[in-house]
Amino acid sequence: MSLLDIRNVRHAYRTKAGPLPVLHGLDLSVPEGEFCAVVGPSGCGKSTLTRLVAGLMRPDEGEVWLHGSKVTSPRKTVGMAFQNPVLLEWRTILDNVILPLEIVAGSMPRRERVARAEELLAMVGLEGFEGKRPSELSGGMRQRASLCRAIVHKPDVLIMDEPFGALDAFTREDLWQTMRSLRAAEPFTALLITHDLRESVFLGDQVVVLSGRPARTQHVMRVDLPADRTLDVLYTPEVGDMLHTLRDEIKIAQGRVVEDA
Ligand SMILES: Nc1ncnc2c1ncn2[C@@H]1O[C@H](COP(=O)(O)OP(=O)(O)OP(=O)(O)O)[C@@H](O)[C@H]1O
Repeated sequence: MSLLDIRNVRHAYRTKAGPLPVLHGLDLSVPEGEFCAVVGPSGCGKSTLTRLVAGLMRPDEGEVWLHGSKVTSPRKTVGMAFQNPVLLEWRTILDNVILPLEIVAGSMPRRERVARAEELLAMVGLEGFEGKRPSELSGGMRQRASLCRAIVHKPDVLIMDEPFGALDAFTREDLWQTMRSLRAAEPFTALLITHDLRESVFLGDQVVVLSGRPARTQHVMRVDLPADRTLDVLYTPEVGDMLHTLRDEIKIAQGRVVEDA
């Protein structure tokens, strides 16, 4: 069994206008230590998928398994990062990163929590900024701090919903590289929701394409590129072909291409 297993999940939201089917036959499997990127058309149900994995909602049908147990309620052992880093302004950067440890590792001495947070902040290039307030940092730096906070307690899985979506292109590419070096230093299992196909290939071990709503797993692509890849890999013919395939899959997902009968 993989670390994260989603089996034939179906879900519909109850709305005033009647049920709105959002997921219909979603399957996804992420082995321990792997990075899974999920792409799909706007509004297809990607954020709903993150809520299911975090245990914030239960599917109508199907199962979500995390680390050998069925997810039926909110999990503390999940790390989350969103487009908006939501750091607490009244806490320093260091104390923001420490926050999950206060919740899940209450008995850990403060000096150990500080050491752990400092180690992560140094890994993402934020050494010297530990005592700053969130508003004193740039958007990219805030997102780096938010990634540290999401993994400080060594969660079973790191769930990210468009974490780089609000950043400019250069900062975004910097963060992709930070993400890869963070993973090399401290392996974790991750589920990334993104609209950016290059990002999905650069960061992913697999890219899952969801169909239009109600979303099902339409295509799974393995990304067999070197673990120590640099941004240059995005300009190779191999990655060009992968991006081509993904673009075609997204077109199908958007329903723009009618497949031959
Ligand atoms: N709590 C809710 N109640 C009713 N409908 C909802 C609820 N949450 C989401 N939806 C609807 O379900 C559909 C899927 O939403 P979701 O946010 O999962 O999609 P998404 O793929 O993440 O979207 P985007 O790509 O735009 O971020 C959308 O049509 C949305 O309006």
